[in-house]
Amino acid sequence: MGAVFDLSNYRISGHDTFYIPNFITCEEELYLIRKVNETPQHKWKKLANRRLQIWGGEITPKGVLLAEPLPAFIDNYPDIISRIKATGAFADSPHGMPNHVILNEYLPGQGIMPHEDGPRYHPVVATVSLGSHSVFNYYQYEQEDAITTVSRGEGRTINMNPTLSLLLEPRSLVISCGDKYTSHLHGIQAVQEDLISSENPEEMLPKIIPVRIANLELLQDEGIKSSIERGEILRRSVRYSLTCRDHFGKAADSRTVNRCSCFWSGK
Ligand SMILES: O=C(O)CCC(=O)C(=O)O
Ligand SMILES: [Fe+2]
Repeated sequence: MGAVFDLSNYRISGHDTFYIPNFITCEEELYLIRKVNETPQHKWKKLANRRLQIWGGEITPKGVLLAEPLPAFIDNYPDIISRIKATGAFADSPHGMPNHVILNEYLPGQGIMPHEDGPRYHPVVATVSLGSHSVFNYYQYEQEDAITTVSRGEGRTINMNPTLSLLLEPRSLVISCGDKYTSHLHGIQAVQEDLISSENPEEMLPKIIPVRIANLELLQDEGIKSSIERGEILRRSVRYSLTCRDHFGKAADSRTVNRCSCFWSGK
């Protein structure tokens, strides 16, 4: 990545989302995967449908970060954190860069339900993908009138038709901010394979419905690009994601998120 980084070259037009292919090199990717696999078993947290590790400190039930240094393999070599800082995406965040990383592991067929990352963090998330592609979806809540919302209490219905889908290539960085952080949900379907809609949809196999992605033009992986052009199914392998955010440190004030403007707004 050069000294001056112009994030506007990577914007998904009309959205508070940026997609940067080849954010890290193949050598860095292999090194990171090796380091992740060398981590002692007890560092993994097992969830129903994936495993994860938390770097930068645990967050208490009250939302307080018990801060710890990030591992050298994302802070030093490769210098993922300073590279993310150089994008400018965290210019307005409390620490000016991510201080907290959740590493997720997805086996083929595993995903993550639509969710929000919540008010404990400055409302920007930058995610590096390692090992496999995936399809990342943004969702919105169903529109409900005020009376229905009050009578339903906290529960809100999610419209499961994604408003935006991106293909995340291995080694890429995706940044979500603005309304993509504060009013959308995001998730990954628990599937083993993806069919991506190309420029020639009439040539597609009828077996599964192709997904329209908004970053087709930004893709760089030759293997992935030629498979999409030929209408071939992309099979997922093991993927690791490094979700990098800036935690406020103390318990979040619910007004904090509303006060924060997206670094991108008005630029
Ligand atoms: O794996 C991903 O790309 C998304 C993970 C995520 O949304 C999260 O950890 O909150
Ligand atoms: Fe998330």
